[in-house]
Amino acid sequence: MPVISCILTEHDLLLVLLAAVMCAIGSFATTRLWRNAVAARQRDRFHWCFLTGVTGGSSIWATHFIAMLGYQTPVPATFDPKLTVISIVIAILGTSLGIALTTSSNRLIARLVGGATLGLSIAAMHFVGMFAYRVDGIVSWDQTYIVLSIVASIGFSVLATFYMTGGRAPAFLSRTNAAVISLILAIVLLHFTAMDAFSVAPIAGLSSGADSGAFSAMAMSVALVALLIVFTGFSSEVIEFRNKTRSEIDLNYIATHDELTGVPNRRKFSEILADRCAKTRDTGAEFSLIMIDLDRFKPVNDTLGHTTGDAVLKRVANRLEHVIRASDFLARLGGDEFAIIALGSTGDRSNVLRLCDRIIDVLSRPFIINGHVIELGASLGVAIAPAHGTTADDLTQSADIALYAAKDAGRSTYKLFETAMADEVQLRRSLEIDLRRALNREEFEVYYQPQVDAKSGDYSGAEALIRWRHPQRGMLSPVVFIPLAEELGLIGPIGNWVLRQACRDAVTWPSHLSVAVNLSPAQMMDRRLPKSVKSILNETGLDPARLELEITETSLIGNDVQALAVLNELRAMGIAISLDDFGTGYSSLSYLHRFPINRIKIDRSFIDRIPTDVDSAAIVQAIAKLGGSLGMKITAEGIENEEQWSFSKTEGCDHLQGYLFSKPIPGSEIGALFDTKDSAERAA
Ligand SMILES: Nc1nc2c(ncn2[C@@H]2O[C@H](COP(=O)(O)O[C@H]3[C@@H](O)[C@H](n4cnc5c(=O)[nH]c(N)nc54)O[C@@H]3COP(=O)(O)O)[C@@H](O)[C@H]2O)c(=O)[nH]1
Repeated sequence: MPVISCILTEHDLLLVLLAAVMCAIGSFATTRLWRNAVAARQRDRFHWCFLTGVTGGSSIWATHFIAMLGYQTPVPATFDPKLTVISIVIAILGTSLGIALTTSSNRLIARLVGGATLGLSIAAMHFVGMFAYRVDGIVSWDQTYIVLSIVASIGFSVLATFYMTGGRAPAFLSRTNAAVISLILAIVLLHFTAMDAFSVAPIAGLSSGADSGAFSAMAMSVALVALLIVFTGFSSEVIEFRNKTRSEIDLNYIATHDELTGVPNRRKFSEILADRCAKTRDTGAEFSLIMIDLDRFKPVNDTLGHTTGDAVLKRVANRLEHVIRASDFLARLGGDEFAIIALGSTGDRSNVLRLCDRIIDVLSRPFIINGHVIELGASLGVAIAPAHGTTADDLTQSADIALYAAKDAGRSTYKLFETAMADEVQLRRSLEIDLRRALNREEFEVYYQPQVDAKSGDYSGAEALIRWRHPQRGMLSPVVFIPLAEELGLIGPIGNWVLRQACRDAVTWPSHLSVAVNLSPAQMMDRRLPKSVKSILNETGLDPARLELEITETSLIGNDVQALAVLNELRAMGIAISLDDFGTGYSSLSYLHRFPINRIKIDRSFIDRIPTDVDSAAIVQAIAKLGGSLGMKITAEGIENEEQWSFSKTEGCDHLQGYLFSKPIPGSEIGALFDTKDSAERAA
């Protein structure tokens, strides 16, 4: 109460109001800067403490000085310039020191000492300022109010420190606002309680009253300068806040978006999916998850390079963005995997299936990049919540299973999840795991199918054909595991193993017999292939002229430059190249012309239908003639009877291969077979 009566009866209320505004703005700006000082890294902390000290000290001093100017003394009053300057220095240095102490450590003692230093510096500034206040009268001090004012200043400064350094504020206030109020109370209570301690009695005969007009002008000037300082400090805080907000937005964007394509990334996808699943659990609302995997993307990356691969991925993302609806969510999960959370499909599954059709359509259209025409395609797996899962994990698993099924179904297609698919996928997954270990566990074997001279019927060599002796599933055909090995990137080591084993076996055969080894398209894309082949030949001692490598047209499509370089190197080493399964693919005549091919193998699907099927017979005739005129050898595959042998021989095929002569047999048996001189006799 004495404080309020001191304000009302002994002060110019207008200047008290100005001091109050100064105090509020100054405390607000100080706490914001103080917050930055607390949060700053070590190297920036000094600067934030200094800025807080200058802003806080100036506003504390200005509040005091303006209020002093508003004090209505009955006697003439002036200010001692030296002590006035010292009081402002105390305010700034004391506040800076106090703030620095509060930010120096998390320990309670640091906060107590820092808060007390701040409170003491407010008090010291005030009393030095009071000594600077020179009055022509009799001054007396009340010690109780002096002590009370200092206790109030220290107490509320410590409380402000408590809130600024993480202390819990009352429920209706933020910590910073609680600190603002505490700081205001520290300054105001100190000033007006200390003013209650101060009284001055006029000396009879001296003129009474200070020059209130001059004091008001001084108060305005001080307020202006102090506000400028406070706003300078506050501006720094605003700039810092904006920069921080901007970088937080940038960081958030970077963290949730794919750098290459600009669409949301896996992290964002997981968030949105979890959110949608939670809503579905609450409301039962239906939505679909579409997993997209590009077909034939790896060869693009391997053959045309990562820059082209990246350009393709950007175009894919762009096409997908155009095909989805505004309510759908597209993300790139990594590599060539994309996902769509189709929210717009609620209630009608045909909507999502139509969307899948559109996706397959747009991704099947060629991409023209740097003059290359790239044909991809996509496999899609669809799962619908809540029917196929209500958690992100379950739904993703269902969509993945459907995706596997789509790939197995021949790609460029989509599959909607069905429960039965899960068993197939389980089977495939366990096969994948086993395949990764099969090489180390020596579970592969090479079988050989002999090839014979069409005219003489003598053996001319054999084709190496891999088998997998699976510990639980028995002997597995390459049809089952070679595509899987290609997909898992295991074909390189497996192919090398077959080649090494075939060369080792072939050196033990009579020297006029050759060995043919299949190369998968993925092996052909490996620039290191000629080097590996050379090293295997050196290691096994097989004459390169006895080795034939069988490739398919698939190895050449879209891989012209690389394939030509690899084939030329192999040919230069003396190795023969044969084009397998001819007639089933593009059967492009330009391949025969452009690539160094020694032999064409006519696919057994044509041989199978001769001589009865006129068209197949015509195809065999045409291929044999064409190959012959290009100086190539011709092998007819899949000879199962005498008519097929006779027809193929008549049409000009040089060599024959098929069950009529022998099925593929283990390496341990082929040597004995070669000892049999007349294969025709055996066949008969
Ligand atoms: N990249 C690699 N591919 C390989 C390797 N080993 C085999 N393969 C490829 O797997 C496919 C299936 O091979 P396989 O089950 O061994 O079948 C071969 C023969 O058994 C079969 N054949 C031969 N003659 C007949 C016949 O008269 N009738 C009949 N029904 N089938 C017959 O043909 C397959 C040989 O085909 P090809 O290679 O086209 O000459 C197959 O595509 C193999 O290429 C490997 O190590 N790497």
